[in-house]
Amino acid sequence: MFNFFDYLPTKYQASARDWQVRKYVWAFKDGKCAVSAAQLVAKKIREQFGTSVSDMVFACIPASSQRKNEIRYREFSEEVARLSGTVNGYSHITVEGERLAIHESKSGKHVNDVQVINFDKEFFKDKKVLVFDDVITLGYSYARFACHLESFGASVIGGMFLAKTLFV
Ligand SMILES: O=P(O)(O)OC[C@H]1O[C@@H](O)[C@H](O)[C@@H]1O
Repeated sequence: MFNFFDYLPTKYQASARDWQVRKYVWAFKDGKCAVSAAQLVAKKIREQFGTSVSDMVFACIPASSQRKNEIRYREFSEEVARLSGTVNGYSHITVEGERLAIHESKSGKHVNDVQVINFDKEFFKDKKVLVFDDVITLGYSYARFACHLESFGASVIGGMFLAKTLFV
């Protein structure tokens, strides 16, 4: 498990550095810094796993709707895979419906039942998978996603996150 930045929720007073991270995370969610984030992530993958990654799938936990997922992850995931040598999992996961995207509230985590994530189960069977999400807060999204993948016979080898929420 690895996170690049620490995300300070907006209810806390932020330093200039905290603001920089917040803005970067928000921009990433809007698909505005896919290439720079991909360079960061691919570099870390290479450092951590070397060149033995050609059989490893890079899979992003989908955003709250297919449209947002495309904006956030299509280019990013393609670029991470290209730069790191991993297999791009993007087209093997799709989203139906929309869940409310509440990032900082614990109660918000219950509003999750209108989104359906479709996995290409045959594709993931027997694959090693590195999971990515923009933000990890309590870890529920990661745990749920990893459990799903493993139920199809994949081995989840870890998670990378752009940022980890502080003080939750
Ligand atoms: O499930 P936890 O880790 O609490 O929250 C992470 C989720 O909250 C959102 O900001 C992220 O995009 C991610 O989907």
